[in-house]
Amino acid sequence: MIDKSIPLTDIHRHLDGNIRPETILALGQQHNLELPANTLEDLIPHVRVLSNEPDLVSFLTKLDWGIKVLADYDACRRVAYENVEDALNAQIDYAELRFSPWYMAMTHNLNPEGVVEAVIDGVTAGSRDFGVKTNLIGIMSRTFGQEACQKELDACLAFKDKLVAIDLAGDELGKPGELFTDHFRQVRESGLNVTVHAGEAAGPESMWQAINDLGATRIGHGVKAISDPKLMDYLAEHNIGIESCLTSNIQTSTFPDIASHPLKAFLDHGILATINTDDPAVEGIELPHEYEVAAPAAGLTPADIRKAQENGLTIAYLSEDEKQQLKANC
Ligand SMILES: O=c1[nH]cnc2c1ncn2[C@@H]1O[C@H](CO)[C@@H](O)[C@H]1O
Ligand SMILES: [Zn+2]
Repeated sequence: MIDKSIPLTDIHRHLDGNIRPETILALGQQHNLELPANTLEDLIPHVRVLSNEPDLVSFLTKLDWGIKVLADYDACRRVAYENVEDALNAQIDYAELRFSPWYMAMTHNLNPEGVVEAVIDGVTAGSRDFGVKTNLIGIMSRTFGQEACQKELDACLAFKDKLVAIDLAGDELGKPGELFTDHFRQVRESGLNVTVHAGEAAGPESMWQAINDLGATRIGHGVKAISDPKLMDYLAEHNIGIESCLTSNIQTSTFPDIASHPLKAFLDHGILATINTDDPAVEGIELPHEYEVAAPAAGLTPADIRKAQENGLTIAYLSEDEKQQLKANC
């Protein structure tokens, strides 16, 4: 259960993996774009995972229609704004919303810098109107290679004062972290925090690389740590946070069933592991489902769930003052 007396955070939430199907239809009509369906009911199977996908890359194709309707900067602003309303509806007090400017820009040849600006605009307006505290994380989509990642990194760094971190997401097996060491050198020089999707499709070596070579202080998913006792110890000793996303890990076939998910083992080991959504609209879930259905199914006790909720604030990219303020507002 969600503990209402402490702030509820979602610190692993893709803004461009959470575009409402209704908005996909509306933007498609507005911009005269061809969609695979013209009604909500017929569109849903194209934009939502209805049965588990065989692997991560198949799962990720479900995000594609959402970004194909981003025909201009207003569309980017709209989905950013709606994301904050969705966070409010999910009872979230603080959200770190992440997005890939290149991915959002590529279908309609938008300028990635313009996309970053539009997303900042939309999220700022949403935070003001819906009263949810937010921060933004820029993503490099490794799937599109080193050059595209450099372009979106440049776009993010042009607005570095409006971001709290940079992430690496996409095809972890096809595009290993070794390809991005120079990108993350630039990130560290900029003063931004580093979180990396690692140990999701690839093994624990990908997490070691993210920590030692890229400078990650948090890891997205990180489920493969369960097969490396030294890494489990290291994560706990060095306060490397784990951003767990239970339903996502089942839908990508990272784990065959929720009962075998390692989140409980991470918490038992003293690792700062947390409960998050990933791509709520694509998964067809929201954060309360992860707390109330997925976490108990993964074997977490009410005390474990509370600890995971506390960890969310502990590892959030916020100052101590901001954390205290969120606590005081609960
Ligand atoms: O679960 C995930 N694992 C890895 N990459 C992801 C996941 N969800 C979304 N993206 C990736 O993040 C970018 C959009 O924010 C895209 O590159 C998308 O493929
Ligand atoms: Zn993710």
